[in-house]
Amino acid sequence: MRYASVVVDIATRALDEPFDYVVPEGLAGACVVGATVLVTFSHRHAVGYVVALADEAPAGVEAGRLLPVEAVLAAPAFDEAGARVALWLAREYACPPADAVRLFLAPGQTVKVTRAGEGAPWELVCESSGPVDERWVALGEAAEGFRPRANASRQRQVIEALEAGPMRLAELAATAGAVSQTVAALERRGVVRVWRARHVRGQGGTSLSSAVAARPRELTRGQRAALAAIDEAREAAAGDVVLVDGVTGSGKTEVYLDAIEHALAAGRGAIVLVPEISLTPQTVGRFRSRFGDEVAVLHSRLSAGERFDQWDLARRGEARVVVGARSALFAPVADLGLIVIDEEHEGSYKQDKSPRYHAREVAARLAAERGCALVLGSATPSLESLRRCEVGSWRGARWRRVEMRERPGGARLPEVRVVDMASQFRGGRRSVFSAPLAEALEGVRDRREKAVLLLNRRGFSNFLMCRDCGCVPECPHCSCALTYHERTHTLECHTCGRSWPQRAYPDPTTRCPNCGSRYMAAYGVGTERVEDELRLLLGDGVEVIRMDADATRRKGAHQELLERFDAAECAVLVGTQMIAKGLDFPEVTLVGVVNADTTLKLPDFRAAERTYDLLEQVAGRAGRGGAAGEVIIQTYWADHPAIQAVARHDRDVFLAYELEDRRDSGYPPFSRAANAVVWGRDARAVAASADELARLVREEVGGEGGWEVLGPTDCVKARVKDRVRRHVVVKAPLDADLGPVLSRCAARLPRRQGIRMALDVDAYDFM
Ligand SMILES: Nc1ncnc2c1ncn2[C@@H]1O[C@H](COP(=O)(O)OP(=O)(O)OP(=O)(O)O)[C@@H](O)[C@H]1O
Ligand SMILES: [Zn+2]
Repeated sequence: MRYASVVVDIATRALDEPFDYVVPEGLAGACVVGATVLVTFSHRHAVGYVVALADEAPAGVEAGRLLPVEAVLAAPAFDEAGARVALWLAREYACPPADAVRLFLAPGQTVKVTRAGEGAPWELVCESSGPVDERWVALGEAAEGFRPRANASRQRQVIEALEAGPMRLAELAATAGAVSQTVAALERRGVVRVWRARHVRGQGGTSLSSAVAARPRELTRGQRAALAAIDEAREAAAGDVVLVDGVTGSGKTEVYLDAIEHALAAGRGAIVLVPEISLTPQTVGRFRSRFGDEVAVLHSRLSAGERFDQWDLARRGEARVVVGARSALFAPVADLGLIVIDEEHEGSYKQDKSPRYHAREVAARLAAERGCALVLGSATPSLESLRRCEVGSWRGARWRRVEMRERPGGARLPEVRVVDMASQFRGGRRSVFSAPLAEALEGVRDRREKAVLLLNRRGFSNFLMCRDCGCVPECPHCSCALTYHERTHTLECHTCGRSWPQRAYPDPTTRCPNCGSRYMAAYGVGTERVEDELRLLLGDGVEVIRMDADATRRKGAHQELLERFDAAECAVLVGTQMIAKGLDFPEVTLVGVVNADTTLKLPDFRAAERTYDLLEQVAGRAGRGGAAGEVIIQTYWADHPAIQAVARHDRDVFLAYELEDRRDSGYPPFSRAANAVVWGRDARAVAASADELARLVREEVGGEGGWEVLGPTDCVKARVKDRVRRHVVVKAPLDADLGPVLSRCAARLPRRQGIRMALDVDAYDFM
């Protein structure tokens, strides 16, 4: 007899352990680890996932009382190591095991058991985006001597079309009309051949010149050292980590490419994670140009069908390199030798909904389980990774940092100039652009070069403020300032999406909702305003391309905008955070930062780190080719260490200040921090739950060294969509079992109707 350990997928229950079932003889072949199965759980049908098998009945259980696995619903999506990582992830991030296991399933394949209502029968619903077959047609053996009859014009059309080569039936129908009967008739006589071929969705191309990775003639010294360290870590097969700490443009991508090549040569596959936002055709193109069809790509802008096809390429072993966003980590790559996380400092590697895992931490665990190497790359590594490398190890694996301080081929890091906007204002300048930035932009125009302008949008820019009473209109449903959109004259809530018509001063209809003053004026700047001012400054001869959330909403828009920038003779790319990373355009000689400090003021212990990362990254877009680059940073906070560090390309200026602060206040990288948020419509019930949670955690860890429970307090976003929000922040020592402690406390909390709770372990968002 075989026994299966099954994670039961029931959303409404906190089931934190797998359950045991008997595997009937008939299912022994299909019921393997990773398979989706149908089981009975407390008198109802439920879907589950097999996470382990055993030949012995589990200890302490009477084998005769175990229920059988009833059916196998889907082929295995993960192996034993994957199952172990999923169960670890559930513990570590205090989430239900089913949430963790679902990460590993085939994209778009959801199987659930539901019923229409109380008393109705249970039904099995399988939504899966399976593979798509396509029919192809070509001329057959009998085509040579075949002459269609004079009145058979359809036949003639089909044969003529196929003379150019095989075609998909759908394509043929698009050119020759309804052809299926004609094709069937011709097939019977052997004039044409029809066959099915698997069509793989999601393989778009690009014209971007920089989307190919020409192999450099020689690696730099730094690149060689990094490559050697990675090879060594891969051969050690123990989950060792190499942090490639390379300045912007130092050729980190080239290191990844070569390291993957070595892994492939040794018969091992690779997973490469890049931030969603930089999953541009440029990045993907560089991998495709080196590894061709060995590459599968996974990200959220693909349709479910496209994602399935790409995932399935990996499962079938046809693609041994998977490039993708966070979730690509769970792709079924066989014989994994290498996991690469590019821009490892990026906050987007932390998932902001359950399971709230961090890709770096899960990757480290996967690497240890699979015996492969983890490569982290960044010009601005996270303080966590820097710290672990300094210590030399973390959770039993070796952590090692390799520096790449130079750009290849004599390209220099750009000169950085910091412009104090307060003194610009005192000098009478009212434009979005300081005098030095305006001058530099004109220079780019006159020399027919390219520039990138960053608008630091996160934060409190672009709102209306009454100059008389200081009132800032807020969303009545969410406690956040409304964003002013100049083109549409609307105030919009970026939390709930509501909007209101409103005109800003000097429009005569303007009124402050609080005091009635006419001086409700726009404060801060938006991308649209910068775009307008740029056109005014530079005239017609310069192409201005705006890239922000609005301009890139449509599928493929991101790529089109980059292709336009690439093809232009002289252009300025204006954008938000999304332009800061990964772009490699050698013709860019100027980078301007319109407002550097908006992110410094966010109430978050990582605010300075994020600002430093963003500025250093965007500065790195300049001077990547032969011509020298220049960076101009406009700020009201010129002496802040984050800005000074960028100005001098010296991270230590920032680190010295920041690390002292973090150590004093007991924040990461010296401790762990979790955020537990409670929300609901009923403020009193929310307060009661939050109080209770804080009390339970204090009871459990009170008095233990290094633990600290802060709050509960109102969240910064104290109200979202009419729900009030309170939170408890828990700090714990680095080696603490933070996730399990929080799950235990949460499980003991009395249920209150309409009250929800989110546990965020190693949180990145404390708002
Ligand atoms: N050894 C080399 N010799 C010459 N050119 C190289 C070499 N290595 C990389 N390059 C080129 O240098 C440029 C920058 O490399 P790459 O984009 O890999 O840098 P990066 O470190 O990933 O940059 P960023 O962190 O700014 O994204 C690319 O155009 C790349 O083709
Ligand atoms: Zn709102």
